Amino acid sequence: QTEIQWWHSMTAVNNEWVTDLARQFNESQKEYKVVPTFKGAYDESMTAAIAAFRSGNAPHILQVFEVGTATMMASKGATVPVAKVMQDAGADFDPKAYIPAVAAYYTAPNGQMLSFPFNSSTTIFYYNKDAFKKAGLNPDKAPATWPEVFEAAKKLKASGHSCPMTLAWNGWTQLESFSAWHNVEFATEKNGLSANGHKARMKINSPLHVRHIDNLAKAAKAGEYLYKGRGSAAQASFTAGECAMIQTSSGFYGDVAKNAKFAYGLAPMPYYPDVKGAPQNTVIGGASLWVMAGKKPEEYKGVAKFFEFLSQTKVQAASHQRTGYLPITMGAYELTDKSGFYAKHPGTDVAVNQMVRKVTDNSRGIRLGNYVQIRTIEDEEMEQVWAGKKTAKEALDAIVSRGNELLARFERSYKQ
Ligand SMILES: O=P(O)(O)OC[C@H](O)CO
Repeated sequence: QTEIQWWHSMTAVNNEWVTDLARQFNESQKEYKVVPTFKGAYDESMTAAIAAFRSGNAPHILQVFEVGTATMMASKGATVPVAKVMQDAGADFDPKAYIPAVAAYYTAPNGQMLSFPFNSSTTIFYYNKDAFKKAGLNPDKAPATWPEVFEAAKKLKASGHSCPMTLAWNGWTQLESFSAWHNVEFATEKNGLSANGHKARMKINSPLHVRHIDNLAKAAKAGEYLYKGRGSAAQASFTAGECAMIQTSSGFYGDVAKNAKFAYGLAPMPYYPDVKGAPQNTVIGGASLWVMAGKKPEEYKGVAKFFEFLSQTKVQAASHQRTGYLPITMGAYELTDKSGFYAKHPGTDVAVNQMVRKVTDNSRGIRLGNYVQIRTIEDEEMEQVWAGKKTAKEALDAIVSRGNELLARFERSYKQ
């Protein structure tokens, strides 16, 4: 039996999900065995894999968050394009089956799909209906705009709720998705997606960005927004019932469905109603699967077989329903719809509806070099704002100048 190592970053219910996928594949045939291993959070597993690649111990498959995509694309020689892996193995694989926003994100300017779309997500809004009821808010109507969110937070606070609102993945939900949703530029060169994407520079200190981060700073000061840490850290405070509203990944749904001991609602991201063109669409997050270089032909065949298994519409539909990650193909969406899943679980189609809209250059997606490090800068600077040590404008200006230094470094080292 040929072993295929798969490094990933899935925890809790999503960890059970990837373990099940590997088990189902292993039981479906005898030649290959996929071995999933949790290697820490997304940024940690990526760093671990780069180090392992240098010492010749990389896994065959690496799950990389969207943030690392431009860096992986530029690491020619460290990875094998998924299109090539599938073609060499004569595998049944149609990149066109994928939702365009998903496929385009993982495709090189020359049209070759570089990584395998796996757990694509987008940002959505979750709220605790029981807490809303207690605060005299309509539990069946989520706040649709930012002014309504701040108003709801005030009422929750007045009703004695200790944490009206929290936010996970601050850079992703409040800067990246926020920009696309309001159809404002996040970075030049079509947010890094143009053929000259390596020349992109950040633009997130616009008046709208400043106004929004300033509003959040005021809510933080009033105890209406509580910062709960980087990445997905804030999510646990929602499922525990501590925080009544959260903005985070659609891939948090499986956790909420299993662990929330209260009535909850899923709703679209809020927007500023005075911004022309809002709401636009949200961008993809989550991760894709990269195939690492330097492995044996037989092993690549196994990788292709596993990806063929994952490409089945029924497998994709089941994954989407279980986790809340997007149905990455139209087929998986249609199968889910036909099964009555969306009707039975209201709100589970919010993520899809936010994504399948006509995109603009501001909303197609965000793909920047050295972005793993830039996300950390965003966290550092916004933490200064939540702590009252910097104004929104100072922090956003600092993100732009510090981020642009890293983007300039990426541009200098970039090889076509
Ligand atoms: O929680 P995930 O897997 O949807 O990932 C969230 C963000 O996209 C990570 O950058």
